[in-house]
Amino acid sequence: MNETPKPADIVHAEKAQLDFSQSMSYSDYLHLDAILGAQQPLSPAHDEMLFIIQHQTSELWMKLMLHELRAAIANVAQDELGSAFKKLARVSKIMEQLVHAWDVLATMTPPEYSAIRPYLASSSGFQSAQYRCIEFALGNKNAAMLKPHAHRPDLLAQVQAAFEAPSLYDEALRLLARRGLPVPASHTERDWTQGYVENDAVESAWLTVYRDPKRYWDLYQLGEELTDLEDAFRLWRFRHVTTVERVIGFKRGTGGTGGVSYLRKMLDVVLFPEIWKLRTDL
Ligand code: HEM
Ligand SMILES: N[C@@H](CC(=O)c1ccccc1NC=O)C(=O)O
Repeated sequence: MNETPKPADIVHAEKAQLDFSQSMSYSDYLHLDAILGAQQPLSPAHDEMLFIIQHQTSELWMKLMLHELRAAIANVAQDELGSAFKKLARVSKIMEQLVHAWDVLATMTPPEYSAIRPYLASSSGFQSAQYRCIEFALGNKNAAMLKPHAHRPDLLAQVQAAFEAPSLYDEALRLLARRGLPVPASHTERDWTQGYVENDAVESAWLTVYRDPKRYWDLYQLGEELTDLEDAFRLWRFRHVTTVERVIGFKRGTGGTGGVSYLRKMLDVVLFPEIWKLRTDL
């Protein structure tokens, strides 16, 4: 009669390696001691672990997003669109992952958060250097946002580099120009630290692409990848403001802003304006 093997027998039969005293293990490779040792609640509140892990995992996903985004920008600058598309699709999926992550945080009620909030003092997501690099890489430039990093020269240098570099959209427009589409010089050579200014000629260039997708297939695909990305980013901003309203209402933020009123203003940011406008004019 066949007896179901015990779990211990399966492990032995499979000859799984069980001794890691002389070789690299899972935890060694992933530096889990550093990662799993980095949750250090300041309050006695049960829910602070959720709050910390929610933010730490978000920062890890943002790290990957930036890694992909920087490489995608370089790909677009070098006319390597196939490689750029692969990375941009991944960035959009990460953003969607972060959109769904709000569901976990939204299980925290106002009294649960009130028990943690005094311990946060003046810290706020507003001071996230990686988040600011992402906003800058996507073209939402604002010099004032460098200031919270002045006390950390290492972080400031990273945020400053993203501030001074052309954004993903800037590189997309330079690509359109290289393909012979009439993008004005004001949009292909400019002071990249300045916020993006919407332009009719740029919209016309995108309209040319969208009116003849077969001829401009890769530029058309780029336009749609940019749309996916901004769409996902808008959802993230929306879930943030809604989660904040359900947890702290209209209290001022620990970062010093009006809170929900500030986050609502950020909902009006349009990263790739002509890509949206062309849909009306097509
Ligand atoms: C209960 C949870 C949360 C509350 C109450 C909250 C509240 C706020 C508030 C009020 C602001 C405005 C700045 C300020 O004055 O503090 C802000 C900004 C910000 N928060 Fe949150 N937040 C929460 C969760 C998160 C999470 C999970 C993330 C993910 C990393 C995050 C990332 C950010 C970022 C990046 C900003 C700056 C946004 C910008 O400048 O456009 N927040 N948050
Ligand atoms: N700005 C939040 C505090 C906050 O959410 C926060 C504080 C420390 C680390 C991350 C945070 N998350 C996002 O802003 C508040 O006003 O309650």
